[in-house]
Amino acid sequence: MSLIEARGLTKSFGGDVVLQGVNIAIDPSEIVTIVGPNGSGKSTLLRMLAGVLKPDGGEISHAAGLTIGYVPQKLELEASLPMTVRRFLNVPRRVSEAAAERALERVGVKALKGRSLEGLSGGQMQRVLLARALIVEPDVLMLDEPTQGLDQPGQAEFYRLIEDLRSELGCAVMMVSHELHVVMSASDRVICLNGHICCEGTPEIVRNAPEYRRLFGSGTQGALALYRHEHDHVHDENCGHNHAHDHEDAH
Ligand SMILES: Nc1ncnc2c1ncn2[C@@H]1O[C@H](COP(=O)(O)OP(=O)(O)OP(=O)(O)O)[C@@H](O)[C@H]1O
Repeated sequence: MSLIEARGLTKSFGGDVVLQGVNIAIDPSEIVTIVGPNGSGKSTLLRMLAGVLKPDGGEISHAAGLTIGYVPQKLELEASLPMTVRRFLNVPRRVSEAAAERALERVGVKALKGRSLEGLSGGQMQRVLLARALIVEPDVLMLDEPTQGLDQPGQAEFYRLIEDLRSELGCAVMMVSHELHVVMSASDRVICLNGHICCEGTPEIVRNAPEYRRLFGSGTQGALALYRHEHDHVHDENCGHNHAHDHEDAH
């Protein structure tokens, strides 16, 4: 059974239709990535599936007792409110010391516990946001452009962490991203959105879909070549998914 199932979702803002007729389901333990041009409704869809925004039409059902960890696109913090990482983990709900430490440790930033949020680098901040989303032990982790502003090695490292967390916790992951080459290689399924679902399937299927190529083909030649190269080889049976998919190779 799917963890989240949505049918016929529609959403408009001020008379402009942003999403129409969207059917989507998320199954346990899968990594699903939503790609699409700016303004194509990706964040809106994610927020509706996470339950923080109401659709105008259609239905969304969550599996009984479903927990969702949501990492927003960016954090709106009051500049006048300095806060340590530890205190931030108490928002919106107070968490035990043990739970806070476990979450920070899982994403490799336990040492930042006493640091002020303001002084964190982009990559550190993303990990703290991720740690906060993990506190609920989510069945589904939802991430909205989680690597915005990170350099390429930083992005690749972050997506590897996401894959490790999926293996370790068994949670499904749904994310929105613009880093096509990195994110597609880390995904089980890709959904290409542009007000409606243009195409979806394995990264390989989406990469070859004319709808996808129309939207991204010309702008991402390098990225697509990089991605295609990475999946030209047959994976060794004994090879886990811990290896990087993001390096360029001279073959
Ligand atoms: N709360 C809102 N009020 C008014 N318009 C909104 C609101 N949220 C989203 N929109 C509009 O809906 C459209 C889709 O926005 P959304 O953020 O979902 O797109 P996106 O695909 O995530 O874009 P991007 O890649 O730029 O982040 C945009 O035109 C945006 O201006």
